[in-house]
Amino acid sequence: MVNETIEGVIAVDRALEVNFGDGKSIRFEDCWLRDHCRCSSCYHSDTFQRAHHILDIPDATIVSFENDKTKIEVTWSDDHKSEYAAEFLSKFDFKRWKEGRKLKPILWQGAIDDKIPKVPVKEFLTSVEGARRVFQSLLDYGVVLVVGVDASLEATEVVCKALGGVQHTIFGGMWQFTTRADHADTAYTNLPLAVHNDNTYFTEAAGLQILHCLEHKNGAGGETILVDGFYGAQELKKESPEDFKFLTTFNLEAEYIEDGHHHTYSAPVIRVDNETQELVQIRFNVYDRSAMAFRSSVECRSYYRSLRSLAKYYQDPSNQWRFKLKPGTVMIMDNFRVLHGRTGFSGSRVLGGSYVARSDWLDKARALGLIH
Ligand SMILES: C[N+](C)(C)CCCC[C@H](N)C(=O)O
Ligand SMILES: O=C(O)CCC(=O)C(=O)O
Ligand SMILES: [Fe+2]
Repeated sequence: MVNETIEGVIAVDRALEVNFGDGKSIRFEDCWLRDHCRCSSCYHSDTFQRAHHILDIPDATIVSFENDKTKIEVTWSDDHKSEYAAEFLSKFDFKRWKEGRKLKPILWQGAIDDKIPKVPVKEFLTSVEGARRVFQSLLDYGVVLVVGVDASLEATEVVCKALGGVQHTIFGGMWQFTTRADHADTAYTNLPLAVHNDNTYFTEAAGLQILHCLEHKNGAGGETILVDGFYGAQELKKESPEDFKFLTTFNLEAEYIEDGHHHTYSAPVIRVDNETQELVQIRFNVYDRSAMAFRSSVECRSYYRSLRSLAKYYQDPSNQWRFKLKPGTVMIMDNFRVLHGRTGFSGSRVLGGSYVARSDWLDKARALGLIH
């Protein structure tokens, strides 16, 4: 249990060093303290916004302070007075603050149907516990199934909205697709698609992709294939650090071209947080790669070697989870992490779904208290 009471405060240089009941000690610089004054002229507590421009924060010094177990009162050289609650200050222990902001994905390999919840749609839409189950699984595994949904685009839309709202793209908001070539893309055929992330050519790739098989008649095939992109990246880092390094630093260009449209975006295939080294985004799509020029033969050869190394993990059947999507089950996956594909198929297969922006689904997860 975190003990947030203040046991003692000492002035050190221009800072206050605060000792808390649980033994931790945090040092607060005077510029930070003045910036974080929560009085009504420094902070709009109704909108949670600062009331001062950073250039208007007075460069005042601490003249005196008083404290009890619950707060510190500071008097400044310009006569301003500030009060800091112990509970507020205790949040800024750097290690705990940083750690609390980390997403903690559980990496997986192969079939994980025993781990992924199948949340009844009513539970998801009407209860906090149902919503928590859905978002927790997205945070943990990057996949979740919502079941008992009517096999219609309208019913699917209700689910997409509850996940954070529909992200509009050139493919539309809610889309429905089959083998009719409504867009210049292989998804709109019956050809097999090896596992990939969508939207590698957008500056804002979709956060979630939602797929609902509305029907599959008079045919076979069309199995869904999922693989954990983070697992492959982690293995690559262990087994071929050079390839991992290349894919985290080289800007690979991807493109989407159809009549009246030309999207292109250049970024690393594996994005890591440069401070914490956490995996942030996988941007892997072998089909949507642009034709590129290289600065040297070494770079060109590294490109092929490292992409193939990573592709081997993703194509390895023992890393993949395969299943047949059925009407009624809405599959939701994290497009920043999980790769999806399908086997070729025959017959009439109709899929409905949408994208959801990452910012929007993380907002829902945060509002449910699942992340910082
Ligand atoms: C999902 N939906 C059928 C609308 C579009 C598919 C986009 C496919 C594109 N090659 C990509 O990977 O981004
Ligand atoms: O047909 C499928 O199951 C998925 C196709 C695909 O990759 C997509 O729509 O993004
Ligand atoms: Fe796709």
